[in-house]
Amino acid sequence: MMSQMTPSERKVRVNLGDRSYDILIGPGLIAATGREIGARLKGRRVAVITDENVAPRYLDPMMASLAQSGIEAVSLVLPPGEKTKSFDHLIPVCDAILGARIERNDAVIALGGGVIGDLTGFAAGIVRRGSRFIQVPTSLLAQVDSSVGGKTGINSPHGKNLIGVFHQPDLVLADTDVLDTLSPREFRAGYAEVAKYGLIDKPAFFHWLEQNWQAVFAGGSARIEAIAASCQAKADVVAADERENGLRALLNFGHTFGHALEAATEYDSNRLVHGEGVAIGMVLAHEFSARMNLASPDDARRVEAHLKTVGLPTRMGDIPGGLPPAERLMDAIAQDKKVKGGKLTFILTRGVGQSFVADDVPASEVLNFLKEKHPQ
Ligand SMILES: NC(=O)c1ccc[n+]([C@@H]2O[C@H](COP(=O)([O-])OP(=O)(O)OC[C@H]3O[C@@H](n4cnc5c(N)ncnc54)[C@H](O)[C@@H]3O)[C@@H](O)[C@H]2O)c1
Ligand SMILES: O=C(O)C(=O)C[C@@H](O)[C@H](O)[C@H](O)COP(=O)(O)O
Ligand SMILES: [Zn+2]
Repeated sequence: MMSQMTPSERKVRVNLGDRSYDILIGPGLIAATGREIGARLKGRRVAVITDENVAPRYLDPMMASLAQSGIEAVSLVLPPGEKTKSFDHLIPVCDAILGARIERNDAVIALGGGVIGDLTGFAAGIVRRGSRFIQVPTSLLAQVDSSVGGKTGINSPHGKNLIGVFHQPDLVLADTDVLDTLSPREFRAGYAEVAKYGLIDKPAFFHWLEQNWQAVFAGGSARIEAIAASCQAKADVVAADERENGLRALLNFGHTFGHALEAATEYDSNRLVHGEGVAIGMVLAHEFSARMNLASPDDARRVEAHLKTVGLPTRMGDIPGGLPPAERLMDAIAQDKKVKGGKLTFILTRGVGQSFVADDVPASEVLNFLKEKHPQ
């Protein structure tokens, strides 16, 4: 039986030839996991990887749905938080998949936020040199960004996501009901990546968010529309440049600064989560662009005002617990995956919705800028 879409459900296709896949977005999809997977998967066995916040709420309904469709499942529950994206946790995930004898026609399911999705996707990408992988994203950030596009991996003390592989999922099931149990802080963090799509190249979407963000936060159709628009924006970029040879780097808007801040706070989710780093990073990218006379400071003020209005941090000084000096932030920036021949690549902007890839950004300019913006 193929997928039966309800009127409130949306479908976005990621077009990647014989690795194309659907993103289903809407209410009640966890209870339909067995039906949706059963219709697409040859194998009848899955390993579900999740975390301690998600498991008590959504693991049983997923396991029941799988059982109903005759799919055998094992599960592994990991601690929540960014520190879980590490070698220490990769090992038990690989062991759980292998221990359950998941074959290439079976599947590995990530049930959780971006941390579980990135870690599980990496394990699926390397076990048996590539196993089928299904994303069931449960945070806003994972539904609008991390579950789509096949970037998987773990962090290193040297920097964010430095160890990983591209491994596309076979299906993404984004159950929008589960966002009701997400903390307000984590919802806001995911919203930063939603706003990112507007800032990259969709000024009308950013304007719509400025007008409608309260409805997006409240839930209902505006939220589903924002998730679907975000997935469509990402799907288009990924289809055009899967391996980040050019255009895809735009999805990194705000991330060079944001990732450096995450590394500087030692991936401590109590101090800074990814979406918060991206929010601060996007304001810094606008301010740096203005400093380089590429954009008006009014755009930086407009972006900061909106992110502040929804309750996101926008300044390095908003991060609790202090930061290492600007030189240390530059060390993390030098490890960014976009660096080529030692030269920094940044996503800069000419204004809201007018971002572009800038190769060869002078490190000395970035350092001086960071010293100016540094809270100490
Ligand atoms: N692969 C990509 O393309 C990509 C894109 C963006 C971000 N990322 C990565 O994603 C990670 C951030 O993802 P995240 O913001 O989802 O963080 P996360 O996975 O840590 O989830 C946030 C918190 O919310 C909890 N949670 C998740 N769903 C819940 C629910 N429905 N109800 C209650 N609690 C819930 C989690 O347990 C966690 O404590 C970062 O590591 C970032 O680098 C990857
Ligand atoms: O999918 C992408 O491409 C992105 O850049 C999306 C980002 O939101 C995401 O945080 C990604 O993991 C960052 O990529 P990285 O290559 O800088 O690790
Ligand atoms: Zn991101």
